[in-house]
Amino acid sequence: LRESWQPGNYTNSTADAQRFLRDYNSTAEEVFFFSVSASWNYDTNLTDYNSNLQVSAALEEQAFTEAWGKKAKQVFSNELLDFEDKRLMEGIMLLGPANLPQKEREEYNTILSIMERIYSTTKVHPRPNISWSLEPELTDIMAKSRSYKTLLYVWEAWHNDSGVPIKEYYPRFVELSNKASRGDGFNDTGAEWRSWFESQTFEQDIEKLYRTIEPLYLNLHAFVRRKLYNFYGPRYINLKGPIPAHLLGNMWAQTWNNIFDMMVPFPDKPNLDVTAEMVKQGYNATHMFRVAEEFFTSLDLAEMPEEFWEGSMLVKPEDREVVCHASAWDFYNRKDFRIKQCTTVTMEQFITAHHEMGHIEYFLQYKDQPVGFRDGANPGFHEAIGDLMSLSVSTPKHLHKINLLESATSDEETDLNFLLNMALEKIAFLPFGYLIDQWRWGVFDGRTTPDKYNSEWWYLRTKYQGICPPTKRTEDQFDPGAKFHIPDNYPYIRYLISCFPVQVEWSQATSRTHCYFISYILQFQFHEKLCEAAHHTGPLHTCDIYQSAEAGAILKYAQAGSSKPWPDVLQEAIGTREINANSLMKYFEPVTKWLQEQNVKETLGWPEFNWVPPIPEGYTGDG
Ligand SMILES: CC(=O)N[C@@H](CC(=O)O)C(=O)NC[C@H](CC1(C(=O)N[C@@H](Cc2ccc(O)cc2)C(=O)O)CCCC1)C(=O)O
Ligand SMILES: [Zn+2]
Repeated sequence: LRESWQPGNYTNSTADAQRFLRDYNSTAEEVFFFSVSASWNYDTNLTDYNSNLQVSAALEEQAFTEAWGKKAKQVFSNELLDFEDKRLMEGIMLLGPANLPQKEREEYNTILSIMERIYSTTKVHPRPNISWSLEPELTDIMAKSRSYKTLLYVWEAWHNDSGVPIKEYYPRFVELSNKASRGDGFNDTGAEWRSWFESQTFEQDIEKLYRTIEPLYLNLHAFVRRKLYNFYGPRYINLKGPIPAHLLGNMWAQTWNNIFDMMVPFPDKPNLDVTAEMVKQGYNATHMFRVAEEFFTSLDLAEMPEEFWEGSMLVKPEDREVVCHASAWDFYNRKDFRIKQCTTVTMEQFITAHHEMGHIEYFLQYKDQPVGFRDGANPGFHEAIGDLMSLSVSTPKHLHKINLLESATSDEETDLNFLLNMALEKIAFLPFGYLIDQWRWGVFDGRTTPDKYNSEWWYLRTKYQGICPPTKRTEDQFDPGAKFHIPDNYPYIRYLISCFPVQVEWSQATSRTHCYFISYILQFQFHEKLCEAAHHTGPLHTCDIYQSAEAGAILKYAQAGSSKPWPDVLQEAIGTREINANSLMKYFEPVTKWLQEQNVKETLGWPEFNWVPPIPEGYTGDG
């Protein structure tokens, strides 16, 4: 560790503890900036050279964490500190991978770098001189193709070519990750992730939330299955069985909005997918982000700093390999904030641009907090901001306001089209968000051993999502590895569990925690409150908070960062301490009823649990 980044000497006094925290904060800004910059350089140029620099920067950051964490544990007893300083000190005392001895630390960082690179550079070769990457080629085919065989080829090739090479690294990664977590007093890494959120009633809360929305999911699933049956026929769709995973418009069947055109309730109403209009109006990546920025500034939130436009990577470069998976970056120097996105001109990407910019807005709100508090009040909040905007941006009313939709007739049938489209995105996602870390928790706590990785994954995928693999999968493959967040060790818990940082044991998340599931619930609670502030009248799903500074004022809660328990922040922001699904159910109420009417004769669920589709005649698996 660089001399200038070493901790000095301190006594166990309140004054020295506060001096320690000030010194930590200014040093951490430099160390984190150095480490994030090395990650950025690697993610935007996947070379051996940049991988080595990224791994050594991660080692430097871990040496920093170790030196200051051990110093804190040696010198300070926390009763001297006020609530906020105690929270900061506890976060500093968590060493994470720095608990590992040097050799194993190097192995840990190297395995992560290799897994990320395998995933991000995997290409599929349908014919000798053609190579397709996940973004944009495979993503576009999964979204647009209606050929059973083409979809099967692309799905199988991606899952084999990206997942299988990662398989050999994952068991060792799990072993090292668990060892690091045990160093901080947790049984395993899954327990560490849950510890940030465990509240006395954590399991029940989540189960309750999920059971609340499950009937809506079952109705959506039955409706979609019937429509796919009408198109692909009884050979490939079993009306009492799970849906083949490659037919839902997304490589992981996690959101289904790309097959909306196969099931539009009222086809003669305006087409709500404005992709064609965006292309016609000459939209490009920068313009998409400028329009997104204008949405935030219309709420009296911050515009993007100049450094954002200078430093971001908004399109996929042609001359090098990059990590295309979209992400928003805080460089911890209170100046540099960037987005990396291989943007293409589609409505889905336009929504993602708002999602990523939502993270930047949050970074900007809390940039003057101590480093240890530069996080979402509850990590689900961080996700909710961006998705919250999409609830307004996606409305026909808003798309009309920004001249992407000819007419904004808000009649019942257009609204139902809109709500079904939103349900295909937001409701379809929930079981996926709910299962990813169930699988990972089983892996971390040893219940799911490497010889069962794939069968356990598909058991959960069928149990929660009601989907099945389109072709036989064995333990020779590793399908979880074909989903970004697994090789990237990106906790999905932001998509899954309520993030209840227990007041006393609150601790700085060593790696960004992600409660997308809860953000999906939370965003509807926020949306209802912001729409009230924006003096919206009428059904919730027609609300657009665009240009409402009063609505934007509620989002100022983000300034607190993670400096106080999220229930307090939630209370201040929207007047309740409880996360509940009522707003979500209210939002979708019209389409829930409509789906129930459509499904009168359908079987809800997939009682023929083990059904799988046949392989098409003449399918050889080589495109
Ligand atoms: C340095 C760093 O890592 N920064 C964090 C942000 C932070 O926490 O500081 C970050 O940028 N994370 C990337 C991640 C990207 C996306 C994602 O992975 N989404 C999930 C699930 C989902 C799907 C639909 C949806 O509407 C919301 C979520 C998936 O695609 O499976 C892909 C496009 C959308 C969000 C993100 O932005 O959450
Ligand atoms: Zn996000």
